[in-house]
Amino acid sequence: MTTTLSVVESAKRQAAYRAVDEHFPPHARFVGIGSGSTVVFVVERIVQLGRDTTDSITFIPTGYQSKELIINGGLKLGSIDRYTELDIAFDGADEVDPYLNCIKGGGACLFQEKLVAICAKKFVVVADYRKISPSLSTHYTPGIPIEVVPPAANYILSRLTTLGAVSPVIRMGGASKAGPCITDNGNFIIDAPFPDGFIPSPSSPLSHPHKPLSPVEELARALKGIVGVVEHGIFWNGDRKPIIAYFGMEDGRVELRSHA
Ligand SMILES: O=C(CO)[C@H](O)[C@H](O)COP(=O)(O)O
Repeated sequence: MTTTLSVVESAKRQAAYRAVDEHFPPHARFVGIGSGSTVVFVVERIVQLGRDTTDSITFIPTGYQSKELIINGGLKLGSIDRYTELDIAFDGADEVDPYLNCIKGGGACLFQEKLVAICAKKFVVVADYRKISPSLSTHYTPGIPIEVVPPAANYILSRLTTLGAVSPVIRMGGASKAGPCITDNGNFIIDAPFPDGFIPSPSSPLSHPHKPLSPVEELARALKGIVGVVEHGIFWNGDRKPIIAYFGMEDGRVELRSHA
């Protein structure tokens, strides 16, 4: 049976296939698999590599969805609490700025996604053209996802407002869940819009004491400093941003952005 993919789905697939084709390590032992709809095509491509390639590899998920993808693809499942040195991790993104700072967490998996990304030697992002952004937090309108310990949620909402967030909210679980969305770690997600965005500039080398912080860096550090914040969805130089991002475009091309 043939299926016709929409332009967006086809863009996701193009990006994912090319990223796997160009970055899947020939002798990989541990590979991180992110979350979301684009990563589905990453796993599809990895499965196509064949069992001769994949049987010797352990795949590390970033949450329930990617665990199911790995199992359903017939791949060997591992866990980040057991294996912390990965050859590579592939993941999607909600927004990517020109310096490859990303917003992630639209699927509420940001904590485990960040953990897997920082444990990987290489972190590769796959996305469609809608994720390309001149300034973080301007394209992905729900705002920056932040995983929080539930009893601290109201305190954190008020702290976010003082940091400039406009009407941050606790994410709800949707039609089939009364009340908040609960993460794979038993926490809440707060979505914090900063609609003016963050003028991109290269993050300062972390060892450089005199260079002023970039706006992205400043916010990332401030969020991390709030009691009750488990992790935020800004992936930047201070924890992990991708070495390269693959964007499937509307016209079928794939655009690459990598670190300068
Ligand atoms: O961060 C994520 C989940 O927490 C996803 O990677 C992000 O939301 C992108 O998803 P998609 O590939 O469906 O656009």
